[in-house]
Amino acid sequence: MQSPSQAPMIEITGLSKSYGAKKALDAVDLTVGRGEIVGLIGPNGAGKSTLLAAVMGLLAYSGSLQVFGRDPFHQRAAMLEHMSYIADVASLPGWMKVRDLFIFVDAMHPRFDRDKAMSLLSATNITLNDRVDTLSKGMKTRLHLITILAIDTDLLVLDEPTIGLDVLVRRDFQDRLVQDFYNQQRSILITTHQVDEIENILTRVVFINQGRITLDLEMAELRDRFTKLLVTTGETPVLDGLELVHRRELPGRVELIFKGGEGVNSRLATQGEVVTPSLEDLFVAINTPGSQA
Ligand SMILES: Nc1ncnc2c1ncn2[C@@H]1O[C@H](COP(=O)(O)OP(=O)(O)OP(=O)(O)O)[C@@H](O)[C@H]1O
Repeated sequence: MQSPSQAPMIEITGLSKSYGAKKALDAVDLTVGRGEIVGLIGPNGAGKSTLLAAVMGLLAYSGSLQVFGRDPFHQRAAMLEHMSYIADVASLPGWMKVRDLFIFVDAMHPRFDRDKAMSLLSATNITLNDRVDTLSKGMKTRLHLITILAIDTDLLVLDEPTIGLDVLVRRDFQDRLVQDFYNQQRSILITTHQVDEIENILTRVVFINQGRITLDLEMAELRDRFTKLLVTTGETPVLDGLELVHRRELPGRVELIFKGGEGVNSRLATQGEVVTPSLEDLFVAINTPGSQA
């Protein structure tokens, strides 16, 4: 039997959720272990928020779902001691002063460390007397992140956390997540449409579309599973026996994505420029109707 520290933080089997005739989640299997930063990526309406809401115990579902070995729908309070959830980092109550915010979170969360929050705040130009609605979006993001980082949780669930923020603030948010929150004992489950930006901090990516998981991949495996070939328009590479997943015509060049890593890579090396596809390449390839992935 697994000890609690080895047990997966999230263990989902056959999870389904329907809204009337609409299947928002369709037999989803997903496990998130300790030390993972998992990106849940999918097009609009794919089921990402529904999945996170189920994980947070906010909706009833069919199938099996355990978070820290508990059923989140019926044991939400106990589960919340171990995790934090953020839907939008710029959504703090505007009328509160920073001081009141810390008092509020302290009262709400048993594992909020006010001294840690104060120490993190002192590294910014935000003061306890500032009202949240007088802060810029970037400062609000920073403040939100400080309140999260000061909560001693094991799992952070982020649903489109940096939507509407500029690239500098988004990058700062991601870097701080990795530097200040993440370690081998903690995990992050994050959804975002900014696939290219999140790529570098993920340890694993899970694609979801129409309520189903379409790809579940360790980031370290990406180069072994897919290869991208760039050729000049008009050239006709020899592709016999290769599994083409997606073809994209661009001005002056064609991009081709194939299944397979090292072997495919060496076969294609003479045909054009060979690279590992980005997550965004893969996302488009897999979610384009008619693709072979
Ligand atoms: N409360 C609801 N009532 C009815 N249908 C819903 C409800 N919530 C979600 N849905 C439907 O379930 C499907 C999945 O929605 P969900 O919000 O989980 O997608 P998403 O991947 O988070 O999308 P987005 O990237 O656009 O936020 C969609 O078809 C959506 O219309």
